[in-house]
Amino acid sequence: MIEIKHLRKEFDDDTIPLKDINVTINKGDIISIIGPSGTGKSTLLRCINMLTEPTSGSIIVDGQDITERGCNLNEVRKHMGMVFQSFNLFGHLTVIENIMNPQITLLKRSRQEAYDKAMYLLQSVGLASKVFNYPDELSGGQQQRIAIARTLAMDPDIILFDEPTSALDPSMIGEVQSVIKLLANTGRTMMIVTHEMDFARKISNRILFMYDGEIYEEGTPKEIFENPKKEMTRKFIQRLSSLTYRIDSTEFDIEAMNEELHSYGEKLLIEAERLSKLLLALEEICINNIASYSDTPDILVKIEYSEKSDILSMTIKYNGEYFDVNSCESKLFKLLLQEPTTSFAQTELKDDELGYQHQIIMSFKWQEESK
Ligand SMILES: Nc1ncnc2c1ncn2[C@@H]1O[C@H](COP(=O)(O)OP(=O)(O)OP(=O)(O)O)[C@@H](O)[C@H]1O
Repeated sequence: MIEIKHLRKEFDDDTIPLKDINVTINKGDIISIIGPSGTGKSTLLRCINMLTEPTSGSIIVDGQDITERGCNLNEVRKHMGMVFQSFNLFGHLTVIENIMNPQITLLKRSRQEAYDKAMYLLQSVGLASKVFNYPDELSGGQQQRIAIARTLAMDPDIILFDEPTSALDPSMIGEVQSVIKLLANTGRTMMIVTHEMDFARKISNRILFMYDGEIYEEGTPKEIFENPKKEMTRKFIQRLSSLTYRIDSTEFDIEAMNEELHSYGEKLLIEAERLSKLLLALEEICINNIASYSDTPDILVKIEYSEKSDILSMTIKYNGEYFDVNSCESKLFKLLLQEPTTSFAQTELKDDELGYQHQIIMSFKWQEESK
């Protein structure tokens, strides 16, 4: 479908984000592009639809080299949709107008046709009730779902996602990922630049690991995440590893967890103070409360650190009685909840793949001035 040969990009300031990219994208591929910050992932995506003009090399789409002068880029872009980190919705237009307008101007659809398509897509992303709202009246997660609907309205052959969840609060990432997962099941061709490794692993059939302007290693999710062959891929994957704990008794060894968490923090350069906050929250929510209400507690705790956004987060999934985080009695914990760098969200889970009923996500940012 798309063949990229010897693609290179040099910026005027001598940055060379892409050195020599060679890859073929097949129809129906779901490709996640992963790798450390600044290794050219977004630049590659932007070159593919010529939002950024490559310095040399070729991008052949259905037999035509789109980097050649004289190529009708508007025509090419009709077949490629792009979803941006920052949604890029028009703030002065309502949701429905945002989705209808490009269909009318670029695809010459009638207003009725554009409206019907927009309504159908809004229903499929679960936002039919927001038709006449303006973007700034919606949450980040909702705005991104609208942006995805707008892209889909153009019936693209391939959709390019440039870090679609990086600008979102941790509690909203799931809703956007669910919409993308649904799309992945419809056989569309997609390329996704992402820092969400679990997501990349579940959704893709191919992973491209980019390093220093090249596709350093490529493979199936299993090959890249479980058995990377090359050194830098291995290092990257190891560094990302999250910590997971299952709490199934009130006798849970919190001291052992404390030690493991601190060595995890040392490896990733997370400050001890922030880890202590996380541990305080974990102990208060899981051990002092949820676990204490049952003889057979069933709690899963996953701790992750995103180097890119510098957010330490903890996802607690559990079964049994619903527990309200606001009802915790510990004074220290209450103070922690009030800190502007702490955020949390509680949700009920419907189709959790592990069968959990409730979820609490807490995240801890670092306070800049205390650095
Ligand atoms: N318009 C530009 N002019 C100059 N340099 C740029 C421009 N756009 C990107 N760069 C530089 O190119 C390099 C690669 O950027 P790119 O955004 O493609 O990386 P990335 O792998 O997507 O990173 P991240 O994961 O942090 O988003 C970076 O050093 C960036 O600063």
